[in-house]
Amino acid sequence: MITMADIIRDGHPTLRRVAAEVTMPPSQEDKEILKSLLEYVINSQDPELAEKYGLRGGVGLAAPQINVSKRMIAVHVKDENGKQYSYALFNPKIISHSVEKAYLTTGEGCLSVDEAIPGFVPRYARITLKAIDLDGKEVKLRLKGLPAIVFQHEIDHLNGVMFYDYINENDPFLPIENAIPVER
Ligand SMILES: CC(C)(C)[C@H](NC(=O)Nc1cc(F)cc(F)c1)C(=O)N(CC(=O)NO)CC1CCCC1
Ligand SMILES: [Zn+2]
Repeated sequence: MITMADIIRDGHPTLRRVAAEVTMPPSQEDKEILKSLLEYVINSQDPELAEKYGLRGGVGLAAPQINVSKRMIAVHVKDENGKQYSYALFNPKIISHSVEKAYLTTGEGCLSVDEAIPGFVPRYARITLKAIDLDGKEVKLRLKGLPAIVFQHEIDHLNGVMFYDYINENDPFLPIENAIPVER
């Protein structure tokens, strides 16, 4: 199982690389890696396991964060209506998005960034993404709210982008134009 020891931290070069597409159909090894990403996120939200193994509670994880430069992400998060989104995806691609933006009112953090970096992170308010699931089937997701933010954060990791790249240096909490605030 993945623990915090496996998660590389800011400054590690892999976090700034563009990850490679996973060849389809996925190999057994790639399936195991992707399953382990989702397993981490689910385990990290279980208070007993999180405490026992010292896991930082997470809502998403991307393969580059365990030093695997391949296009795989896992997300396990509930939206504001309590609907559970739980996905382990190969080669996710945003195929369309709203003009309107959204941002987490608390700012963002990252499992690969130990210190807090304050500031609003502009995201698209709504996205449509296509990906391949663990069974090799194509999935198409239309997302908004917190799930949309999490998926965008994870897909950024596949392109070597960190959340703080978007923060306005002069005024981190400068209101974002045409953006809806998303509460945690
Ligand atoms: C870095 C950490 C703070 C642990 C963050 N968790 C998080 O934002 N939890 C959260 C947010 C809510 F809005 C409501 C709620 F119920 C729980 C997280 O897992 N990530 C995942 C990560 O680092 N992936 O690479 C960072 C998030 C920041 C915005 C999207 C993902
Ligand atoms: Zn992150």
